[in-house]
Amino acid sequence: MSKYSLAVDIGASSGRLILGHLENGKLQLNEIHRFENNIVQKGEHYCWDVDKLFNEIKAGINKCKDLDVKPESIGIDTWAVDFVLLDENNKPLTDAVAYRDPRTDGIMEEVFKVIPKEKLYLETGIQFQKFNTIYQLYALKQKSPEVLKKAKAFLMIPEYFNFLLTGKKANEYTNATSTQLVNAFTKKWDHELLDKLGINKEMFQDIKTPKTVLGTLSEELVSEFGFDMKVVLPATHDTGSAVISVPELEDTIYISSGTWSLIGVENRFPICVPKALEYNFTNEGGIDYRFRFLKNIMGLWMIQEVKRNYNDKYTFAELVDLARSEKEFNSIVNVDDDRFLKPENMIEEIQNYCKETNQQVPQTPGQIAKCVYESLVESYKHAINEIEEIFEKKFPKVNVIGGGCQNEMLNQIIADVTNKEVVAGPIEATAIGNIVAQLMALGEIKDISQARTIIKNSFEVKTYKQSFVRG
Ligand SMILES: Nc1ncnc2c1ncn2[C@@H]1O[C@H](COP(=O)(O)OP(=O)(O)O)[C@@H](O)[C@H]1O
Ligand SMILES: C[C@H](O)[C@H](O)[C@@H](O)C(=O)COP(=O)(O)O
Ligand SMILES: [Mg+2]
Repeated sequence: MSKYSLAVDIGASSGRLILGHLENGKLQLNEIHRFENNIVQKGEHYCWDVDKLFNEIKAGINKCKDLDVKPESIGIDTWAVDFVLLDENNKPLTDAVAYRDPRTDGIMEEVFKVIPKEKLYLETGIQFQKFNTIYQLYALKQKSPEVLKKAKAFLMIPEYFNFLLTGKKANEYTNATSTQLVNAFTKKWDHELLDKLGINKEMFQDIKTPKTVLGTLSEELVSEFGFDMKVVLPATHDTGSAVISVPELEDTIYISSGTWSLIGVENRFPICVPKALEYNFTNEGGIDYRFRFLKNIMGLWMIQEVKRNYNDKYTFAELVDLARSEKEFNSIVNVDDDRFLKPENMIEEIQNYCKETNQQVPQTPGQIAKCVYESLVESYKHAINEIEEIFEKKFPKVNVIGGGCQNEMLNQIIADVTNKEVVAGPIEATAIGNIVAQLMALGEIKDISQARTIIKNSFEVKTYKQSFVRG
C-alpha cells in the first residue's frame, strides 16, 4: 500500500479534505472533512473568511489522528485570482477580498489605457474577466496606494495557507497564470507589464511548478497535529487540478462543473489567435507546462444562489427533480451576462431578464431551476461551437467533472442539445488531480500518463447519449 497524500480542495461554495493512496493499482479516496465556503461582507467589501478556512484545514488534518493515518504529504488548491498581501511582519494588509466584489467595476477599461487589450492578450493569453488579479491590484493601486507600498509579499489563497503551514512563500504556476500577469511564453511574471501598471514587482514570489515540495510543517503545527507532512504544490488552481483528472482527453471537451463551469480542452501551447480573443478564451497554465484552453461560464453559482434565495428549502437534487417536472417551460437567459455575477436576488434577476426579453417569466422553483440548467447548456453549446471552429475539428465527447456531474438531468440535456457523448465523472476530480500530483512528487506515480491511467481504472463514470433530437 502506498503512502497517503491529503488533498485540500476549496472551491467557491465548499471545501473538502480527502485522503488518497494507491492500492492494487487503484486510487483509494477517503473524504475526511467537508465544510461550506461562502463570500462574507467585511467592511465595504465581499471577502473570503480565510481564518475560518484555515481553521477548517486544521480541523481536517486533526481528523487524521482519529483515523490513525499520518499522511506523507498535503497539497492545497482553491479558486483562482484572489490573493493576500503580507506586510514586512508577514501580516495581511487587508481582508482577502473576493473576486465577486464590485471594486474592479470599470477597471479593465482603465488598464486598457495603459496596455491595449490585444497586446495584453497576446502576451498573457488570459481571458478578460473583470475580476482578474491584474484588475484587483490596479483597483487597489488607485484606491489605496499606501497598501501596495507596504506590501512585501503577494500570495494567492492556496499559497497563503501554505505560508501558514510552513512559513515559506512561493507562487505556483497554474494559479499565477490566472492573474493575467504571467507571460504565456516566458512563464514568468511579466515585469514590463507590472512596471507599466505601476505595481511593485518585488512583492511577487518565485513561480514554482506543480509537484514541487515546498517544505514541511512549522514546529508549532507538528506539535498540534502530532505528525509532520511534506507540503507539496499540486496545481493549486483548482481547475488546474481538476483537468488532470479528465480520464479521456483525446477528442474530449471537459466541463469542470462546480460554482463555475469551466469548458475547454487541454493543449500543449497557448492559442492567442484573434478568434480566441474574440470568443474570450483563456490559456491558463496546466501541469507540466500544458495549457488549459477554456472559458468561464457562470456555472452552478446560479442554482446555488437560487437555493439560498429559497432559504435552502430544497436540496440540489430536489431542485433537479422540480426542474424535470416543468417540461413545457422553455425560457432562456444569457448566463454570462454580468448581471448574474452577484445580484441581490438571483431569482428576481432571472425573472427580470425574462420579462425584459418578452419570455415566459418563471414562477415556480422548478421553472427557475429549469431555466438555469437549460440556459447553462445553451452557453455550453456556443462554447463548444467556438472551440470546434478554432480547432477546425469536431470533438465527439464531453466529459463533465466536479460536483455538477451529479446532475443527471443536466448531463442528459447536454447530450440532447449537443448530440455528443457525455461522460460524467469523477465527482472529486479536483481532489484527485491534487492527490496524483502529490503522489508524483513522492515518487509513487511516475508521470501524468500513468496518473491518468490509474484515474481511468479507479473511478466509475456514467455515459449519456442523445435521447431525442431537440428543436
Ligand atoms: N446531488 C446533486 N444533484 C445535482 N447537483 C448537485 C448534487 N450535488 C452537488 N451538485 C451540484 O454541484 C455543485 C457543487 O460542485 P463543486 O464541484 O463541489 O463546487 P465548488 O468546487 O465550486 O465548491 C452544486 O452547486 C450543485 O449544483
Ligand atoms: C474566478 C475563477 O475564474 C474561478 O476560480 C475558476 O477559475 C475556478 O476555478 C472555479 O472553481 P470552483 O470549484 O469554485 O467552481
Ligand atoms: Mg471546485
